[in-house]
Amino acid sequence: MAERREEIEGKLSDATAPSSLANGTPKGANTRHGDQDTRPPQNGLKSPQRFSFSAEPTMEDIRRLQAEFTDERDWNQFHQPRNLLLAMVGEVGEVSELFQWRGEVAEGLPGWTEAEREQLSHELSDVLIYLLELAEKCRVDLPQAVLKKMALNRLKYPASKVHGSAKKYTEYQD
Ligand SMILES: Nc1ccn([C@H]2C[C@H](O)[C@@H](COP(=O)(O)OP(=O)(O)OP(=O)(O)O)O2)c(=O)n1
Repeated sequence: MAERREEIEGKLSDATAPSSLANGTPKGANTRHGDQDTRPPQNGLKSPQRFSFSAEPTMEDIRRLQAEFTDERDWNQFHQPRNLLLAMVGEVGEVSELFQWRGEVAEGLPGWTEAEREQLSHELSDVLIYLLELAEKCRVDLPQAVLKKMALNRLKYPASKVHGSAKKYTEYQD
């Protein structure tokens, strides 16, 4: 598995920019929060209405706001990488609690109350806040790192090869 990973990472430098980014701007970034995306689904399925995020705040905006929040409270003494990791995992647990015992939940969360949706938005935000601060404290430039990792993912899982299959890349024979 390690050899396969090295082979893929070797090809990474050849990876082209993702098709959804032009001049570094995500497709649909100028749409308003909650706008429907009228692009045809890329997975061939009848897709439920697509959803897009607001363009702001950026990851860097959130990193900076959280750094200010932490500085103002003299909390950097507590916000070392391991503590941030544990805090993030705790918040992931809080997200999980909202889903537990419900069985499968469909996209768009039909049947969820407004209060439950609001709670979910809080818990997901907590996860993101701690994730971004963890990345900062570990000196990972997350916006760039995520682009690189997605390029790697495209190499590992060429659409032509894996379309419609959820097998792990190590299970494919070339
Ligand atoms: N030492 C801390 C405590 C809190 N926060 C910030 C980041 C999170 O976004 C949020 C977490 O706050 P809580 O620990 O109070 O957790 P919840 O908001 O999830 O509250 P509860 O556990 O009651 O659901 O506050 C932080 O940065 N550092």
